[in-house]
Amino acid sequence: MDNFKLVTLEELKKHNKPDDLWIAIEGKVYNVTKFRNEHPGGEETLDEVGGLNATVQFNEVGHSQEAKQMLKKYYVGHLVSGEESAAQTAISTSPTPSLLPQLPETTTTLQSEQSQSSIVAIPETVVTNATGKVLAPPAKQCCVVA
Ligand code: HEM
Repeated sequence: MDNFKLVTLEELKKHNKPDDLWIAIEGKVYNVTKFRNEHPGGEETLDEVGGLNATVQFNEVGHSQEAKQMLKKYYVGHLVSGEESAAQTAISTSPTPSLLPQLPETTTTLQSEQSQSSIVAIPETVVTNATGKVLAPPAKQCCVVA
């Protein structure tokens, strides 16, 4: 997609006036400013959901396939939730271009934090069957559980 854009809920909310009207339908954001005058369902119906997620309202009407096709024309970008947009901000303001170089640090922290509690002590017992045959040798202390 050439003009792929992520739109936060915060940004969507700003476009709630008749001369600057965006709505979200099924996770996609549409700029219906120019379309509102042409909307067969009326301008007011679109004004009422300006700056909002109008998925329910759009679907309740049972819009035709033609109407759904028309959506493409007004596509602005994808709606992102608060968490995703926060992640976006983190990436864009980070001095490193990607999160990957930070991963080892995170992993080390996690291991050292959990190392005390995640060592599993297994009793040193020999597993035998009914005839006394050794099925498994005694287990040593082991394993840091991830
Ligand atoms: C970009 C978004 C939208 C487009 C492209 C669109 C398009 C259309 C079209 C083409 C029709 C004629 C009937 C049909 O073909 O289904 C229609 C009717 C209608 N639309 Fe929309 N619509 C949009 C958003 C909305 C929203 C968000 C609402 C509600 C809040 C809404 C409410 C209605 C209503 C009430 C009708 C009249 C239905 C009738 O008279 O049977 N529309 N719309």
